Amino acid sequence: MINQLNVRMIEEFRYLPYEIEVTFERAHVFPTRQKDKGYHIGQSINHSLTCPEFDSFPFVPHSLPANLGQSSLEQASFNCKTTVGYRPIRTDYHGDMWRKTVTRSAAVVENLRKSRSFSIAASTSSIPGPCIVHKRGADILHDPWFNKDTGFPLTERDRLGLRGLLPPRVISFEQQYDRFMESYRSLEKNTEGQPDSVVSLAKWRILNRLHDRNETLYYKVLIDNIKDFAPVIYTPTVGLVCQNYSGLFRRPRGMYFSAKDRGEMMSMIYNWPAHEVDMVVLTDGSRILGLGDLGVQGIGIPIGKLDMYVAAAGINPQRVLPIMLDVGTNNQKLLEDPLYLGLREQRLEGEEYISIVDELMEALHARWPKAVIQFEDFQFKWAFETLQRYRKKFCMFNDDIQGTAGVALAGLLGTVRAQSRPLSDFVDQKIVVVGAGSAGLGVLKMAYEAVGRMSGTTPNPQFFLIDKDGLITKERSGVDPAASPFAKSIGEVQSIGLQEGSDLLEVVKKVKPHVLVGLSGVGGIFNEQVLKAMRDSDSPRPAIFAMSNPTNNAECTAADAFKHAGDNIVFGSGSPFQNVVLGSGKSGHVNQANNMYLFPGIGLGALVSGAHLITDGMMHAASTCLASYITDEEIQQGILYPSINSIRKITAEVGAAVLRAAVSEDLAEGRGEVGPKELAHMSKEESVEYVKRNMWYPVYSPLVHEK
Ligand SMILES: NC(=O)C1=CN([C@@H]2O[C@H](COP(=O)(O)OP(=O)(O)OC[C@H]3O[C@@H](n4cnc5c(N)ncnc54)[C@H](O)[C@@H]3O)[C@@H](O)[C@H]2O)C=CC1
Ligand SMILES: CC(=O)C(=O)O
Ligand SMILES: [Mg+2]
Repeated sequence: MINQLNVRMIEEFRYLPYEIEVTFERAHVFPTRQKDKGYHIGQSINHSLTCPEFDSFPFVPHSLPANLGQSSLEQASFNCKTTVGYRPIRTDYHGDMWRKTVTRSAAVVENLRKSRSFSIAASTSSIPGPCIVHKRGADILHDPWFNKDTGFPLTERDRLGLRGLLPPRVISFEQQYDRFMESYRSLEKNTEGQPDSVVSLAKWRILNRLHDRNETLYYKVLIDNIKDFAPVIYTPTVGLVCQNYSGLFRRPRGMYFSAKDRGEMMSMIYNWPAHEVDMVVLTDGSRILGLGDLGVQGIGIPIGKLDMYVAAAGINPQRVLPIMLDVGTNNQKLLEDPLYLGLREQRLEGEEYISIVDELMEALHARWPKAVIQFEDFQFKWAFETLQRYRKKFCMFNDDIQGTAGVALAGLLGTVRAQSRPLSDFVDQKIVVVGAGSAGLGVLKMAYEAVGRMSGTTPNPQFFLIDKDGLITKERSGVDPAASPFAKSIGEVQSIGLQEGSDLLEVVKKVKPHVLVGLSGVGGIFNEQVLKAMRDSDSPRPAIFAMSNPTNNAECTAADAFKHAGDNIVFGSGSPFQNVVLGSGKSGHVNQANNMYLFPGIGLGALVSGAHLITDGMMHAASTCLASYITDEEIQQGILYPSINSIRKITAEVGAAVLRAAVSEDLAEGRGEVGPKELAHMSKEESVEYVKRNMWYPVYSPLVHEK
């Protein structure tokens, strides 16, 4: 389906007039939901931004089909043309600004409104609108949301009081981009041969400095170089950054709530400068990757996750909010560190802890009731409890439990295909999960549900769960309620020569699993013996997922997995590894089995659907969408997930799948001018287009000052 808005400025003069033609090609036409609200063309009308420096002008649509808007959903092509004459005394109002102005024209809307009862959704995603800024002069240069550095056009410098505050030459966005990439490449060259941690931190610093100075340029370089930069702003380097956060700290980012703020959060939340927030990532720093309790230093994780939201899901960076809830730390080293920036006291527990999380959630909901809240890196005992407590009340999810599960399930289904077996054979797969924490249990729960759906009976799959005390059976006392559904009966394990607490090697030898999944946080636990035992797997294509992060905590390296378990394995890891050159000269493909393939789409889908809850059905839709993304040919090469280079495309598909699931569960309340009816009428392709239209892309918008 073509759903396009073409705006062409026919002639541009320094003064008057302008002739502008707008062509809607097979635009989608919906009956208007709220008749008194007028009509919109594309998303842009949605924003109630007004540009004080423009007057509205007559804009007459012609060639409108006579019967437009009569049925529920139609396509139409028509043109609008006008000659505009007014005072364009600034010459920097070039194409993009005009286009946006045209689409926002009140007169267009008014003309359409008079003629018929409909609204028109047209693709306007590539059209940057003017951005209202409430500050002037040096304040703008110091605000990374608006700063363009040397990229401010001269007339904008005039309007915003920037003249004289910048060197006179105007540098284009492209030149700024090239300049940054050149510095980055020289840094790579200059740090060659230095220890990995030094190089990684140097890379992080240069990116972080840009992030702090000019967000538009930062996200442009991030999006265009996501494969190279994701390992710097996300795992593994983000782990190193969190470990060294107190020393690296220069400027705050996000919000910090602490146990000292009890009773104040409802007012504190209004200290955040943005009026709108779409995505919140919240941590209490208690289990940062596989690095344990890092207290306030864990703020790096919400920042990194939200960078991925901007890069992959096109969430507007002015509408994201990383939050650290500092309730103390049990990390003795940090407590004794005089430079530690968090509360130097033991973690709150029990009722005291939960009441403070309650208070923060209420405050967030009060100010931004439509925001999606992602819980990240909470220790096991609070991860499940907070998920249960809030998921029926707020639009939230736990990424470690649910996001990871979706990605892992997509990978597990891929491994069935890699064995050239039908997906329904998933019910017979033998899977050993090492790590019975938030992530491991989340994966098992989703895998059980998938088996249940496939077999149509109460599932009793061949899944085995191991924690630090070995194989978990029903004989074990004090098993956490979240783990007990996955504890094997003692009879069942004895029948294959195992017992309560059997160790990993023994389990692998006796079970001969099709898949070995590591979510233990223990680096190297898949040692040579364990990997060699996987050679006797019952699968022709054994799969090994060393999903723990960061790299040092991975259960094994990619090279070791291929070396010891064999060239025919399928391999995935939470943090990136290079593909492995095999003895045959072929390449052993390394999949990045990381929840980054899903959480951006889950958040985006929930947001644009206007759902007020995130259900298991929406999670399942996300996972299924990811699983179906890969072709049989790719699967045969051991590829289970798409390249990170196409993460924006994947996220749009995942977001749309989540949206459609929300619609089918009657949860989609719509967003802005696009209501539940419009959402319900969308085809699969239209839902993907709609999600894409809602994605932000980094371009310099013309800045318009408003007091
Ligand atoms: N790749 C991805 O997308 C994701 C990876 N993870 C990673 O998974 C790891 C675990 O995360 P959570 O489940 O949240 O942690 P958790 O602390 O809730 O659970 C860790 C589990 O590992 C078990 N364990 C510890 N030592 C063990 C040993 N020697 N042998 C067997 N089991 C052992 C513990 O008993 C516990 O059940 C972390 O490293 C994290 O980075 C988590 C979420 C997503
Ligand atoms: C990837 C992630 O969420 C974790 O390792 O915790
Ligand atoms: Mg996590």
